[in-house]
Amino acid sequence: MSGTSAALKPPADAVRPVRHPEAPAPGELLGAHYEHCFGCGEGQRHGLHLQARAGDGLSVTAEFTVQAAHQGAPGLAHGGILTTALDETLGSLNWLLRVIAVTGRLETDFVRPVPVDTVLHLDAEITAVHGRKIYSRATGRIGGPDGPVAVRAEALFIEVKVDHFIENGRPAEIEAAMADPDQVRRARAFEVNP
Ligand SMILES: CCCCCCCCCC(=O)SCCNC(=O)CCNC(=O)[C@H](O)C(C)(C)COP(=O)(O)OP(=O)(O)OC[C@H]1O[C@@H](n2cnc3c(N)ncnc32)[C@H](O)[C@@H]1OP(=O)(O)O
Repeated sequence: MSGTSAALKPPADAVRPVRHPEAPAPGELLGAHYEHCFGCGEGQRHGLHLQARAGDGLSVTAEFTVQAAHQGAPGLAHGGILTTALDETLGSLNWLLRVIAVTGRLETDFVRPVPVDTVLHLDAEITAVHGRKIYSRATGRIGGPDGPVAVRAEALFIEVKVDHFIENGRPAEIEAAMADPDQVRRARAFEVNP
């Protein structure tokens, strides 16, 4: 069974956006946007360590391996973890538009159980933009990039200004990220998403 709510259907006057001319090239690894991000940060011991790669057009691909720390039922991935992997992959699409956006709504279909040690092959694409609203969808496959679908999602991201993070984030982390002597890391922490 599947189906998404009306909020995830682009309105009739939504447009298909254009890939930003300075977007990462197809095939390029995007790298972590923030070292403490649970989805992609290398500094999170039990994080997903998801690695997303720019695809053609308005798409990305990503992989993550389900670890024992990600279990819900014995030997199986927790559904919330799988949704996190989808959220992270969908969030990385914003590099292609080079806008800052946060997840407003995310709906997941869980189609097949995903065992520990499985590599989840994710792909995602932006489908439409309407004002600050960015519509997208993603699938996660097991057994290979063309394997059976285990999870799929549709999402609505909302474009925000960098102030969203500065005004809402805990001051300790905001100050630490702003004081990072690594200029690239400092910019990435705020450039796209939390
Ligand atoms: C390489 C980079 C990789 C990055 C990966 C990151 C992956 C992780 C991404 C995340 O998980 S982000 C963290 C989770 N999300 C949040 O914490 C967001 C919390 N929510 C908010 O801060 C605000 O609700 C939000 C900024 C989303 C919207 O508030 P605003 O006051 O800016 O928006 P506003 O209410 O003016 O709504 C703007 C439009 O969006 C629509 N909208 C907002 N929230 C919605 C919602 N939840 N569902 C449906 N529509 C929504 C709203 O109806 C409206 O539509 P219209 O323009 O047509 O009138």
